[in-house]
Amino acid sequence: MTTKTLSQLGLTAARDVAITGVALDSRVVEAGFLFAAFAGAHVHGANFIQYALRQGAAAILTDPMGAEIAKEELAASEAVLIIADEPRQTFARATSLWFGAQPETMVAVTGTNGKTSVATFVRMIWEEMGKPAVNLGTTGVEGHWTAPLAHTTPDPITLHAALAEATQNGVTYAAMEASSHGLDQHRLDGCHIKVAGFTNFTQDHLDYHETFEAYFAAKMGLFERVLVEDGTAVINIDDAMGPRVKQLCVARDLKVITVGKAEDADLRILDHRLDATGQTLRIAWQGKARTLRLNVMGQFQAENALVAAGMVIAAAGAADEVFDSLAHLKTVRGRMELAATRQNGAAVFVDYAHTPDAVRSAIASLRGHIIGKLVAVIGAGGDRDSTKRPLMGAAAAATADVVIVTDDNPRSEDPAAIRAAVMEGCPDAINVADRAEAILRAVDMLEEGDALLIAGKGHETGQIIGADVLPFDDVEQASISVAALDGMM
Ligand SMILES: CC(=O)N[C@H]1[C@@H](OP(=O)(O)OP(=O)(O)OC[C@H]2O[C@@H](n3ccc(=O)[nH]c3=O)[C@H](O)[C@@H]2O)O[C@H](CO)[C@@H](O)[C@@H]1O[C@H](C)C(=O)N[C@@H](C)C(=O)N[C@H](CCC(=O)O)C(=O)O
Ligand SMILES: Nc1ncnc2c1ncn2[C@@H]1O[C@H](COP(=O)(O)OP(=O)(O)OP(=O)(O)O)[C@@H](O)[C@H]1O
Ligand SMILES: N[C@H](CCC[C@H](N)C(=O)O)C(=O)O
Ligand SMILES: [Mg+2]
Repeated sequence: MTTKTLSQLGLTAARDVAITGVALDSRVVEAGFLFAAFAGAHVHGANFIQYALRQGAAAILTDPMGAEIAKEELAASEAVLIIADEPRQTFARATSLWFGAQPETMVAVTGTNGKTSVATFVRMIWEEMGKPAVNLGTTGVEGHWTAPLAHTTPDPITLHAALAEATQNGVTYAAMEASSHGLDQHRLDGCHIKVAGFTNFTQDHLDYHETFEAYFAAKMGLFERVLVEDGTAVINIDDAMGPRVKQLCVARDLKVITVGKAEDADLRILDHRLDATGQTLRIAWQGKARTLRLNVMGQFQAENALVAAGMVIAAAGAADEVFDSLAHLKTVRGRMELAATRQNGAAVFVDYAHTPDAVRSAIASLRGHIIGKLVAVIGAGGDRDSTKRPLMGAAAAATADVVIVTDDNPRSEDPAAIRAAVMEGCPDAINVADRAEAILRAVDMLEEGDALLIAGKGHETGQIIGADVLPFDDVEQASISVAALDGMM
């Protein structure tokens, strides 16, 4: 059995005991474990210290409030108590030492939209350059080693277990998504992040963070805290918050690479053309202009691809090789993915737009690729930021010719009420509860030259209704609808 002493995990305690494992849920504690009890969204984990002790925990890590909550049980126990002001950070660092290995080159990206795309593009560029690489986030661990994940930025135990296993399987390069929840809860504070990327900052997750400032502050933890001291920040400077991110990085004396159309951008987009199968870019890097081909749809993917290129260059990639590899980028699963084509040539795309800005940018950028009318199917998730719903509706109404509002993971909420909230922003939209029917009706509207964007679920393969997850896949539904209408079934 593996054991490590508290001091080997960077923890200082009254007694340097050996522990046999780490846990942040009392229900999985075994004899000799370190149990970490945090203040949670629902309850303080210290309420479960009594159970952890009963299961044989050898050490407890908590904050001053947790120590107070469990003072009687702790006083009656032999277990070592470690009190930290920021126990989640202490735990993330200890957990990284417990698992012991992480890929030598790790980069992370944050932003409201584009994290999965950038992390995936970074991995694809590394692969083109012959490196054993993974991306890690919403779509799981992908690349040289694969594993499913339940969260965009998993808790430290899940994260470091995956990083250690990836490393044992030869992975030396990893690109991670840093979600605002993950940053706020210090989930990736044990990672050695050499390069940090910023895509953009718009509305999402106000249910959790409550204010824009708190949401922004959480994201900035990547640059202010997690990124190593001699690290590099790669910043989309065209975003309204880009200059603020840069200022913060300059104040910490970090190296900075700015990306965008702005005249003073280090990696500058000079010109940009969309076409039926992708886009062509004219860029400039260190005074040298060059033309790039991207075989992916969506103008925003050009921004994401360049942030990814900047991140690989910052992580010691040769610029020419990096730019050459961009022509080989493939569609990120569920992001502007061509799902089906009607016999008349009309195209159906599946995209993961689930914020007002993403809905706007996904539909608007499709406009540049097609000549006919644009139909959009949208919906908003239950148990998530409810204030974004009418804004998503309004974004769709402003950019699409026809909007259909349907269900997208209602979870514990009343689906009709969610659709009604979305419809406040697009009163002329068609309201169709059943997602399969919404897709069928949208596909039926498509004439030659038209396109459909099915937004919100991207790569997802389930519809969450109450506590049930029913199988549902937008790409599959698009094909089924096209086949049914074009008589190929
Ligand atoms: C709001 C949120 O992020 N919650 C996460 C958080 O839970 P919490 O600390 O608030 O949990 P709590 O229920 O109050 O319990 C407090 C503590 O008591 C412990 N406990 C609880 C019960 C028990 O019997 N024993 C016990 O020890 C819990 O393990 C926890 O440590 O810590 C838990 C353990 O790490 C996470 O599983 C949980 O994620 C929940 C499931 C979640 O859905 N999170 C989503 C919102 C999320 O993180 N999403 C982001 C963003 C995605 C995006 O960008 O769109 C992501 O990175 O995926
Ligand atoms: N740079 C961008 N600007 C605006 N919208 C974008 C950008 N990148 C992606 N999007 C939109 O956001 C959607 C989600 O993209 P992606 O999955 O890459 O983002 P994410 O930040 O990982 O999302 P999540 O928060 O769910 O992890 C895309 O399908 C697209 O509609
Ligand atoms: N990571 C995002 C994904 C949203 C996807 C959408 N399909 C939904 O369920 O709202 C979230 O959990 O808020
Ligand atoms: Mg993601």
